[in-house]
Amino acid sequence: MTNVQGIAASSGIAIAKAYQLETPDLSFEKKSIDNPQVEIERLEKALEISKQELEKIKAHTKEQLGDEHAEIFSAHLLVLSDPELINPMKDKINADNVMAEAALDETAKMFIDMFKAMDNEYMRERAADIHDVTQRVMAHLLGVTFPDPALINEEVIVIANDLTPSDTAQLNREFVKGFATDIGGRTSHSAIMARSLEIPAVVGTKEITSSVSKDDMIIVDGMEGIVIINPTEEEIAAYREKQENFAKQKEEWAKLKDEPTFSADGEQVELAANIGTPEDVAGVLNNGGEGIGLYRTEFLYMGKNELPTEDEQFDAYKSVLEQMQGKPVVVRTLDIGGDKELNYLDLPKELNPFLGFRAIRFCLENEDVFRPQLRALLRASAYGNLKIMFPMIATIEEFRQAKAILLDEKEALLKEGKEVSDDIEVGIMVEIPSTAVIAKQFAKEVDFFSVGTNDLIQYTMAADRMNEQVSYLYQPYHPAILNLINNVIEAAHSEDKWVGMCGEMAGEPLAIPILLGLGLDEFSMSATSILPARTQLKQLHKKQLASNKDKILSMGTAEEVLEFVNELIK
Ligand SMILES: C=C(OP(=O)(O)O)C(=O)O
Ligand SMILES: [Mg+2]
Repeated sequence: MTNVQGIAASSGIAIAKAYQLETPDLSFEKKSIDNPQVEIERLEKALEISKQELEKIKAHTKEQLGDEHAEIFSAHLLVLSDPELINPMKDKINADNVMAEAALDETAKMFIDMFKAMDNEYMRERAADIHDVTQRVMAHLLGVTFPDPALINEEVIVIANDLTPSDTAQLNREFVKGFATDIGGRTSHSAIMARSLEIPAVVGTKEITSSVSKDDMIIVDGMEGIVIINPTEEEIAAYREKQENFAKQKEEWAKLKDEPTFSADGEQVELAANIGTPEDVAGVLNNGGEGIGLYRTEFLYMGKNELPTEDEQFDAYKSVLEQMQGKPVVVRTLDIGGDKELNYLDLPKELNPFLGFRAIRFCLENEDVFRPQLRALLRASAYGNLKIMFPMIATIEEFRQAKAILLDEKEALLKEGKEVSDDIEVGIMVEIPSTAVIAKQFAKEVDFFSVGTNDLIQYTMAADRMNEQVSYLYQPYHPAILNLINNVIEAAHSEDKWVGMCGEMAGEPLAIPILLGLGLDEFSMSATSILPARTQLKQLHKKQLASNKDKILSMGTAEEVLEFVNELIK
């Protein structure tokens, strides 16, 4: 038995066999060959098996997640059947007397480099496809296993260095019981996805991929942030009990599902959820969400080969609004960049991507991407209570420019005779310190704020939210952060605007009392945190917490804040 400590990312206990999701070593030693025909046959066989696998994955993905997600595999199948790619490999084997691995590798590299250099987005996307599929063929030539998360058909715990959004899009919730990863923190996307899938997860273990071997038995404790490798019988029994207790606790919480959220002294707040796809809405309603405080639309753009069309987006937004039946839904426009990459846009690699060309900065420069999203949102607004939110706003000019484009599209749609709600609030995320500092000026122009602490903390503390080595500086309770939040809330209220928080801090049991005392109106969190938060809020006295506000804001360290709050809510 070995214990590996990481960061508790998603509550619950999972007990199952390990499934290692990593690209195998595809290096090979070049050898001379005697019989080119044998090499050609090896290549053909590897191509055939790869095609069969891709067909299976495509069918499976279509069934589980719909056509949109399955599309990428159609593109991959086309590549594998393309004589323009395959014939040169065979020619190479014949002409140069090289083994199939070398012919595959050299030909693929040549095409990838050629496509990458083309001044045509479609062609550049093909480079990524060729890379993906030829890796699979290479694995078959070398006789090593290529992991296929979409094909998992037994209960497992996924072990990976990190999970990309497209990895997670392929996972089948029925069989994937938990995650454990080497990198990431509570606010990394793998952690956020785990919470929205309601799968126990531990991230940032640094060493899980090197500690686990094939078929090891694993326990993931998503409350304590521990992974136990090859537990003893006693440990399994103890954790089964913990698992049952957690299930009972969930039943208790569920009793508050249809209740509004009030503090002990009768002050009402809104508990909303963060979602990534329309499929997440069922979990929000099951967990008593009073609204959607953040719909991260990036997932519509990820895990595929091209931009989603206006109609695809419209369908997704309409579906969320309809399912929420008039409850508020805050949709954030595309927040691409930083840790959220889109291969097909082929954006230049940057030294500091988190400080670079991302989110609203990208959208304002690429109106051909931005406008269809705004049109889709405006059209969907007729189906519910939509609020539109712009991400990463650093200046008032950015907000004005984005809003002007929105109004321009609204006017165009009305002229086309389309129905658009005339009651759409337009707000911003507060993730950048400059915006928090001049929130008073912003408050005159925006309809609402939502504080994105995941980024606000990293930018205020100059500590990368993904970097373990500086995670000690990633301090939600640092008085600098609390003062910025307070500034935003006071500024908003002085203009009669509302303030939410959609960073992960909004669902933290120690942050909730502070935020309630500061006057936060809406708390948006992972759906599974809503009922525990409602339970906690019922016991908190807002007025008492508010009377301690100045004291907390004048403290010098996060530690002092935490000590004080712990004492206050005892
Ligand atoms: C909610 C936020 O946005 P994301 O985590 O998607 O960057 C945030 O920064 O707090
Ligand atoms: Mg953010």
